Amino acid sequence: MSSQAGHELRELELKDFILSHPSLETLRGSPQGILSLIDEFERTRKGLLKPSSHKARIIRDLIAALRPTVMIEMGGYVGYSAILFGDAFPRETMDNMHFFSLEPNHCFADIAKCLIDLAGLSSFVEVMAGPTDASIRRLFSLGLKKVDFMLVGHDKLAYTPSLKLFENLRMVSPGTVIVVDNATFSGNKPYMKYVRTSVEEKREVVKRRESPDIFNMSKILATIDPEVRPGNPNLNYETWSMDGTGPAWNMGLVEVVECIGEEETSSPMSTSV
Ligand SMILES: C[S@@+](CC[C@H](N)C(=O)[O-])C[C@H]1O[C@@H](n2cnc3c(N)ncnc32)[C@H](O)[C@@H]1O
Repeated sequence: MSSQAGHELRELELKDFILSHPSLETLRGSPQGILSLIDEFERTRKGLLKPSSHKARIIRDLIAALRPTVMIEMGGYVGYSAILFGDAFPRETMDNMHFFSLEPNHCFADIAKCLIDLAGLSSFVEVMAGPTDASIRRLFSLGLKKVDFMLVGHDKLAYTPSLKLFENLRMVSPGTVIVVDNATFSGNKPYMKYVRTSVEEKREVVKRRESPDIFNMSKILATIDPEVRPGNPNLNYETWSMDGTGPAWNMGLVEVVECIGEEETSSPMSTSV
């Protein structure tokens, strides 16, 4: 067995636990029922990564208030949060709404698909397995224009590159609201700094990188190191913190980032990065 498979043992055990649970048939099709089985596994067997109940309440309240048409979750893991937050959408409106859960680990993504299906949400919540950049580009090529609500809780080092890719593709634009998990953790500082930087300053950074660029180095570098992607420096964000502390593993603040406007530029932004 590979070392990666070793890391996935508890998640595979979770799947077996649920599929062989005596109450499964009565709970099939019930998001709360499947969540209760995952909670039971966590309580009686092994710990899993999931939002604290306090943090979950904040995010469910935001979904109810914002009523997003397109929601993306970065880092879906085994689907707990996708079931929890997918269930926050009114059933009668699900036909017109889309929830995408992006997960690079195929084993986790398969488990998430299975649990989301058991919860009766698979026609609404779509799990996208594989490298995150490829999933984002696929959504773009399928015609997804704008993300209304995004949950960011994946690899902290990928927060800024992922956001910049969304910006480049114009999928993050004025009106997009992003909830950032554990915003205060050290790895997230570059992200929080980026969304708090003024348009003027971001334009300067992009200009310094791109000019003079007779060898088109900025484009080449951006494909090698996504951190140097230009993003869309013309976007203005407003950020505020919500108290997300709780008893679970992921203590820390829930930071809400809202894209509040785009300043005009004389040269159009590229969508090729
Ligand atoms: C803390 S867990 C997410 C927990 C989940 N949102 C929940 O509450 O049920 C982080 C997940 O992000 C995934 N991940 C790691 N790097 C990623 C990336 N670059 N893009 C998207 N997901 C990533 C990991 O495989 C893991 O499943």
